[in-house]
Amino acid sequence: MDYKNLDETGAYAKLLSRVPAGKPYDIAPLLDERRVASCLLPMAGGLSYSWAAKAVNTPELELLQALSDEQDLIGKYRLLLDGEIMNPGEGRKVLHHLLRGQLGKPVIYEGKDLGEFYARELERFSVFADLVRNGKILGSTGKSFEYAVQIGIGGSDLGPRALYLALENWAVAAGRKKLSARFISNVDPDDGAQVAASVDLERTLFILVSKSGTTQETLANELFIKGKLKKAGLDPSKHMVAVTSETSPLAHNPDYLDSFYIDDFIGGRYSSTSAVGGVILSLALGRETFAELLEGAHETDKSALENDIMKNPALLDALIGVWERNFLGFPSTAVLPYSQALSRFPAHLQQLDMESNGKRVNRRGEALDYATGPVVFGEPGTNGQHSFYQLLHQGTDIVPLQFIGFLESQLGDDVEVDGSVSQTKLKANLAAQIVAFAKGKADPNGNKSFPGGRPSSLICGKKLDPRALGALLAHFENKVMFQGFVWNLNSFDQEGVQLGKVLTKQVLSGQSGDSALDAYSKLLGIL
Ligand SMILES: O=P(O)(O)OC[C@H]1O[C@](O)(CO)[C@@H](O)[C@@H]1O
Repeated sequence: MDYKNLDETGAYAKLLSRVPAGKPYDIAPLLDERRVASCLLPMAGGLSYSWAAKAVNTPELELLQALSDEQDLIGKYRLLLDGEIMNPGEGRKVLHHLLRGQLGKPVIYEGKDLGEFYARELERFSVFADLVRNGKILGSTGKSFEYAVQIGIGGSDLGPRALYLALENWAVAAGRKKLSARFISNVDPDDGAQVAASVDLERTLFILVSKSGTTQETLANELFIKGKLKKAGLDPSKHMVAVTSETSPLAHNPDYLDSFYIDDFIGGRYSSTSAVGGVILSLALGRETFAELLEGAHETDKSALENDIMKNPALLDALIGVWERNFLGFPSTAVLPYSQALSRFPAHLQQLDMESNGKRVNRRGEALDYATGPVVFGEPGTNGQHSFYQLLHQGTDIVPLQFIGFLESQLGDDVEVDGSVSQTKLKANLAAQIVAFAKGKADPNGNKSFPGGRPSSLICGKKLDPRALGALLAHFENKVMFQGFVWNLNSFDQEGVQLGKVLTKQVLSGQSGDSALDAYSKLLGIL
């Protein structure tokens, strides 16, 4: 396989020549009824992807297709599916797609079929979840479990938390919610203390999640919670399961009620569809809920194999993102779900994108001369409208926007005020924002004028259900993967998190050897 930097491709110079000189790409004249109807791609899970309000047109799209072909993005995706080493920094395969179904060759590692291994673990934790939900597995005082609390951080927290919140109401409406989930992530002791105080420990099952089994925050929180369980007269080994990799120090420990496994080929931020997300979702919302989520993700993974960018929403989204980042020069992007259930989804995408593509060297470690992953942030609408949208509408930076919306609410519990129900108001706000951002509004008073030309995409569906959520999750995973391929990055390691960890250890050992570190330690009352 040929791995080229973006600026070594033939399409790169041609795309540069498409950038309007000295003025923004004006999208206002583009956006009409015909364009909204035609710039729409069906996605898996009953979703669709609208790119009508993007600053891109046929000539750029043809060049983006050429870029995709030249970088062989689909070929690289196929290699990944077939179990090639796609994380060269750590010499690892990248197998999160295999968690939701087989699309490539069987992946055999050290004599083990990894597809079978993941399926076996899925079945094991699904059965476990059934037994807990049916009251067949009880706590140490013989009471059934009502709470599931995940202890983990980063990928062992953000994705699972975002998915749980996204489906909690849906599962209530579907009669599938049995346990309430909580999450402890921060090493800030107030996090663990607050969560512990909000549950009935006798009826709580803790899920300790750490792929590496060495993460400082998670291990500290484990001991914190075990101390609380013991103090309450409970046996921690009957109140805690582990999710980790088989090679981690946490593996095969009889002190846990049970243990479920992933391996080094499932990256933390890509682990939501493994036991990392599956155990808590299956416990709280039922195994069928998690199975439907996996189906939505698998369907998306399949659609991402299509070469034609006009038939592959994740690929198109990725390439438009590259056009915006490298050619139009936009440094950030906002994820704006018009769905309160997706309140933590932007935080998950932040890790997914920024930990994957926040890199300044290529996969061979050579410095790059072009921009890579954007800064990602976001909040649900309409809340964000009353917060940072001011800058988005009238600030000096153009921030491409990724809207998400649904026709129906999850609970269907609504109120009519001034002639419309709240769900309709929510959607009206969404439609209004897309057009306001794209077209703006001229006004002789500069303070009141809106420049427009602020591009956005929209992913929409009927209702946020497990299948739609799985499709949404996998869409962004695949988008980030394709962008990493375009930029010639290794999207699957995260060396940038290491230095801080090393210095923290030095501070805690009292041997920093650095006067600035000592000074800050004194300021913070450590020394
Ligand atoms: O699951 P673990 O091994 O505890 O890691 C948690 C998180 O820490 C990181 O390694 C970053 O520090 C993330 O990539 C990962 O998701």
